Amino acid sequence: MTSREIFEQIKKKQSFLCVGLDSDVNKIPRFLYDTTDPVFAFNKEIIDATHDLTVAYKPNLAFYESMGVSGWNTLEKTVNYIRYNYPDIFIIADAKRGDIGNTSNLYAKAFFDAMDFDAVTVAPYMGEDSVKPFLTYVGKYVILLALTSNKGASDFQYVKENDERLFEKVINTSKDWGTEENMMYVVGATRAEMLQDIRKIAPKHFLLVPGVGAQGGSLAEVARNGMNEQCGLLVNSSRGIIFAGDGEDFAQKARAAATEVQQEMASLLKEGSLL
Ligand SMILES: O=c1ccn([C@@H]2O[C@H](COP(=O)(O)O)[C@@H](O)[C@H]2O)c(=O)[nH]1
Repeated sequence: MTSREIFEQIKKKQSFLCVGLDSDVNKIPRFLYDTTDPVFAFNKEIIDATHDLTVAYKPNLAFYESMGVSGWNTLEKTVNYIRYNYPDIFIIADAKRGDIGNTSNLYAKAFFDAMDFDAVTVAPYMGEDSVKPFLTYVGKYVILLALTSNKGASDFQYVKENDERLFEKVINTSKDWGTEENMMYVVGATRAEMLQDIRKIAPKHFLLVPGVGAQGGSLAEVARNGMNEQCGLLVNSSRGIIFAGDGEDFAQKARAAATEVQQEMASLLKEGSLL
């Protein structure tokens, strides 16, 4: 998928929402336990209830890997379900991978060949040869961790050398490894005040921004500091949407929560003159 196609979806849906499918088996409604694959049944209902409000889905691998082989099957069924029913939606594997070259090669094959993801999150710590194998797939994206939303981000990511903070060095160095058509960056919504600095280094890249909803980041602050001429933002909310309700009407509750975010996004897109 090209960045232009993502932007077309954003305009069509008046939304730059990414719904995080962090479908914790211990948190899904109990009545789904009667089905053969409870997490898939949950995902399917969430997807059907939110597909017109979101431009991306982001299953976080931890919630699937923790269930062993059955979790991988659920993940694959979820990706295939989205691809078959809603082919315009961007699908992100939040896997935070990256290893020596030959190993990264096989991680890339796992997410882009064996499974039909559009993007995978990658940790930058091991450098260029750990990231490059993911960039050889046309139409697929690496989403490199730059400035994360968690408290521990300050342990390393703000460390300064020669007037450059580590997260800035990550973006400055890595942006030459690929292009805006195969790389994006993760920037936490809880770090929205840093987005203007980040836009000076990466004005055109799409940014995946987790941290609104349950982590308390401000959507308006993210949009006002980080939006570019193609919007350039995919703002993720997981728990705030998928666990908005826990009864039989959980999918309607998720839809209501997603609608609230989408409505705010529509206003912010208008404010940025993108609609
Ligand atoms: O810096 C980061 C990088 C990734 N995440 C992931 O995003 C979602 C956030 O979930 P919420 O329930 O909306 O808080 C989750 O999968 C994280 O692992 C992040 O939060 N921050």
